[in-house]
Amino acid sequence: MTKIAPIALTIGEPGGIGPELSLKVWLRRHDDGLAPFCVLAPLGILENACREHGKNVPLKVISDIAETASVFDHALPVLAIADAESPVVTGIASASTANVVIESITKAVDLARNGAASAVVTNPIQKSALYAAGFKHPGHTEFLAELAGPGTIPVMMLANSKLRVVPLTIHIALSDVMNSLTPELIIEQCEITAAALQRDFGIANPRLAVAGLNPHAGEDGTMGTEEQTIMAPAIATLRAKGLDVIGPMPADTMFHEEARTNYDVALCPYHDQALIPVKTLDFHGGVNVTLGLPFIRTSPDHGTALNIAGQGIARPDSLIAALKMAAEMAEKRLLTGA
Ligand SMILES: NC(=O)c1ccc[n+]([C@@H]2O[C@H](COP(=O)([O-])OP(=O)(O)OC[C@H]3O[C@@H](n4cnc5c(N)ncnc54)[C@H](O)[C@@H]3O)[C@@H](O)[C@H]2O)c1
Ligand SMILES: N[C@H](C(=O)O)[C@H](O)COP(=O)(O)O
Repeated sequence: MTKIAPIALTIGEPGGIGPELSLKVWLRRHDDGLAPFCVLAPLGILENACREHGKNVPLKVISDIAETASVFDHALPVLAIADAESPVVTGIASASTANVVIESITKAVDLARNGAASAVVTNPIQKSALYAAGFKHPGHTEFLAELAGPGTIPVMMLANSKLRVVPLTIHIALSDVMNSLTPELIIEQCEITAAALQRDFGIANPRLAVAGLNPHAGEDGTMGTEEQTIMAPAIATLRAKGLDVIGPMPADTMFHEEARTNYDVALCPYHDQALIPVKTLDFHGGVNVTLGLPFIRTSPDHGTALNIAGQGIARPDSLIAALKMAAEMAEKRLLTGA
């Protein structure tokens, strides 16, 4: 295996399952062959998770992420950040711990941008708690793009072994989708997706399938005209540029097993159209990866799962898949110089 820099793992919502999963993935480091990572969190949050879950995980505070590799085998490296404004209550997301959530992400991005970390892997955040604290971004995806600098256009892709999907619009109300879906947006998102599949996923000629917005992809304009006025022209432009793009496809018939063999990624006009099939096919194996950033970022596909936090039953599979995908992408970039 190539020697990549350590991965920076953010703590996510402290009241959610992030602390528990951080311990669980470290315990699985040998069985799953995980590349070294450190957690960016106040030490107390992880100590508390150890107590709550009866996990005997040795924690080692490091002052420099470069120490991760030498510590990782025998202890979970912790790059400590400031404590939360008020104590963390497992199972409850609070605006008063938003400082921890935001600092963990910001610091991880700094490390990735200066090359000290090979990738950022994020534990889930509770968006409503962050909004209550004044956080202005819909989610990680847009926040990471802002931290990456002007002109960064992020693309959210969710992937498991059965399907890759990109929601063309992300965290907006369904009633706003129609106004946000433009030919420019579709072209931009398709181009970034195709470039990322080539660079990071080893697909030389990616096949993209764009889902229609309306029932039966508009049924020749009788059930909506966005396919004809917005989507078809964008797809024609992409094809003229040499990209392998099909669509707009009727969304209800493009996700069954046989249909999925016709493309490498499905791009869908709205969030749930994309995320329902991928999370249904394999919730625990899914990874959320942000394309178009100047650094690697992956995340589990699930959320903060407040309803099971503290019970010890949260499955680490998706976070393990996210750590593995991040390491594979980093190794590939190191090997190819891409
Ligand atoms: N990457 C992220 O930061 C991210 C991703 C998705 C959702 N979220 C946020 O998480 C919060 C809760 O969202 P939600 O309730 O829609 O989805 P969720 O994924 O947190 O929970 C959905 C269901 O799946 C279960 N579940 C989730 N992860 C699990 C795991 N690892 N093991 C076992 N069961 C698991 C939960 O207990 C719940 O029953 C929201 O604020 C949402 O915005 C964040
Ligand atoms: N829509 C994503 C999902 O359901 O998996 C999720 O909310 C994560 O979004 P960010 O990575 O932008 O936080």
